[in-house]
Amino acid sequence: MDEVTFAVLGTGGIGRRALEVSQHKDHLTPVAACDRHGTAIDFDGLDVDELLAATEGNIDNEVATDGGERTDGSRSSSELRSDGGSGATTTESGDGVKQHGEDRGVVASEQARASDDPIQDVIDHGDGIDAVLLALPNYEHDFIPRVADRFLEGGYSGVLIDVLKRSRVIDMLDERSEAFEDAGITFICGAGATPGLLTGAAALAAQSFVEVTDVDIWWGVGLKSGYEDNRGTVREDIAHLPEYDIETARDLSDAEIEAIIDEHDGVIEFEDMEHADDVLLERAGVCDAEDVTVGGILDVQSDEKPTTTTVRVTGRTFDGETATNTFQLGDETSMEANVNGPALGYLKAGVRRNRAGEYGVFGPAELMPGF
Ligand SMILES: NC(=O)c1ccc[n+]([C@@H]2O[C@H](COP(=O)([O-])OP(=O)(O)OC[C@H]3O[C@@H](n4cnc5c(N)ncnc54)[C@H](O)[C@@H]3O)[C@@H](O)[C@H]2O)c1
Repeated sequence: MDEVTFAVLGTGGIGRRALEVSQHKDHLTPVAACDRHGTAIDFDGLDVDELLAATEGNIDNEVATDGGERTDGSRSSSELRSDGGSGATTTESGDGVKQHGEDRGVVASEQARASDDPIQDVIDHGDGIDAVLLALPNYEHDFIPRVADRFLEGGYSGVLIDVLKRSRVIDMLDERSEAFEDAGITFICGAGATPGLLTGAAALAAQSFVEVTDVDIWWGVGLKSGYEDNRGTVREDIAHLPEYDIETARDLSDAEIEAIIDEHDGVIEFEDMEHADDVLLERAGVCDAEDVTVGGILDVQSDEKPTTTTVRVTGRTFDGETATNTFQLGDETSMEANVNGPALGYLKAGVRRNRAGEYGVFGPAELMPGF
């Protein structure tokens, strides 16, 4: 495969690790990275080690995206708080998270410069970027579709890939399918761990069957040492608890999040999550969305997984047997490894499609053997 240049939008918990993992994959050159505060662009290839060292302990994962409006037309209190919250002094908060004031986030790297519109900076350099990984938050369901619209408006043609989780966002991207096709964009959606790696595994496990009756995805994540870096993901997971939704979780203060974690003794169990594995398996023809269930356990007090991540695919074979094919992840694999390895692997698969002239919206199951 020829060299692939790529950009990462969002250098939070996931985006930083995507840059790191890319150093271990063939043919990938990171040429741009941005967060809400600034942009680093270098077509000779970013110095990932410098960028990671500069942003260590200095990650921007505040509750803000682009200041988009809520459904009631107002802006959230946390957005208002975070917009004005970049103090100029270096402080160390009680829980040990360093914040470097105006240099918070990617602008702490000497390769980056502050920007009022970092995503536009990347769009403006889109001609030299084969693929863009959207490691952005999902606090507003339409944020990633809106970012995609901006790439369309900016005349981008290449690969866009996200690691979003929510089922309903896939439909919003599908509505843009024709526009992506006209623009020459190959959009890979839901390509992290779940959805992503586990969706692809389910599609592969389904190949033994002529009819799939159930797909059961059960994940375990131990996040003690990664907790500080992955507060964005933890907040989004809390939105899946029955008492919360994406709006209420977005408005929780950090102290309220800590209180929820304490109430659960650091171990939170999730059932019937709205994870896009369901619609992604349906659109690949594997099974109906309603036959897919996703749940899991998050432990922020231990790095050991509280349960083994398992995908069970039950179906009927052509010769009349009923069976369950099971796929498990090694307990030692971290969330960061299971999101970013697959995301970059799917990114490369997307670039192959794009170079072959295949445009539109694809999910991880569609990049596996057909059903
Ligand atoms: N599919 C999976 O398996 C999986 C697993 C974990 C996380 N995720 C998803 O990955 C996403 C990222 O998670 P995270 O933990 O890295 O979040 P995070 O909050 O740590 O990071 C988000 C980043 O986006 C940046 N950002 C926000 N608005 C921006 C804007 N307008 N312009 C430029 N940058 C902007 C922030 O500055 C920050 O750097 C989340 O949506 C999460 O749900 C998916």
